Amino acid sequence: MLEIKNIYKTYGEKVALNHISIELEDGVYGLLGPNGAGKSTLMNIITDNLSMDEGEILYNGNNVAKLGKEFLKKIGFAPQQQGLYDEFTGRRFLSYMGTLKGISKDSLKSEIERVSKAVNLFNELDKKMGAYSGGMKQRILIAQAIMGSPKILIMDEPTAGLDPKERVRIRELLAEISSDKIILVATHVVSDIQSISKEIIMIKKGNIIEKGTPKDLIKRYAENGDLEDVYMKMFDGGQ
Ligand SMILES: Nc1ncnc2c1ncn2[C@@H]1O[C@H](COP(=O)(O)OP(=O)(O)OP(=O)(O)O)[C@@H](O)[C@H]1O
Repeated sequence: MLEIKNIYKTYGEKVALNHISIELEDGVYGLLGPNGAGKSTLMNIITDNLSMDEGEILYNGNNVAKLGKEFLKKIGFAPQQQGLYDEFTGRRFLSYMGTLKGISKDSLKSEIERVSKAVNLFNELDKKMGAYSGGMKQRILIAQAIMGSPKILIMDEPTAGLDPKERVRIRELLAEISSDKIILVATHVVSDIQSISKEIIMIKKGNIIEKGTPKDLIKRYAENGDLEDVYMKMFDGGQ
């Protein structure tokens, strides 16, 4: 279990996370909130890419700050698209990321084949990533995140820029691998997570304003509607 306890994070005067606590067990959790809610900040803190002002994170009861690398090895992270390695081929990128994750040379080839097939990029691995479309870049980020089958998968808007068919593929992939791992997916696209999440966490201006199963939230906030209606209600028409 991953326990996020009382995390407080500021950027100068701006409070990005206001004493947030959540507990995550195996399964998919949808982190839903409008732009600027604090989703990326939370994910960057969990993955140790950003420090927090206050709070702590426990993994199976142990403080992750003390676990250090041992904890980070258990995490796969697909950040929001950023400066990728344009000169690398997809294969070289996955090989590089796999090596960083400590995957042995012997298993690297089969692991690259497995993850690239899972995101439908197996036949594109020898192209340079600079020539990849936005959707392909997104998919190779997902592929590197699932390398080594991490116990915790953190995904920041994994389906951004993907066409409907690819969105479904990624959704199905997450559902399929979620039985033995914690998966936290940040998005503002409700339909991406409605059917696969065991719990939805709603975040607004750095505060968790509601959480529950999709079914429960719909019952409480939008009877006869869907999660999209709940979202509109909670976030005042989107924001
Ligand atoms: N490096 C930074 N310096 C100053 N303010 C920041 C910085 N990063 C984020 N913020 C602010 O902190 C708040 C939370 O931002 P964050 O990126 O975590 O939100 P988000 O929910 O991921 O948004 P989006 O859906 O647009 O990605 C926002 O008000 C944002 O402007």
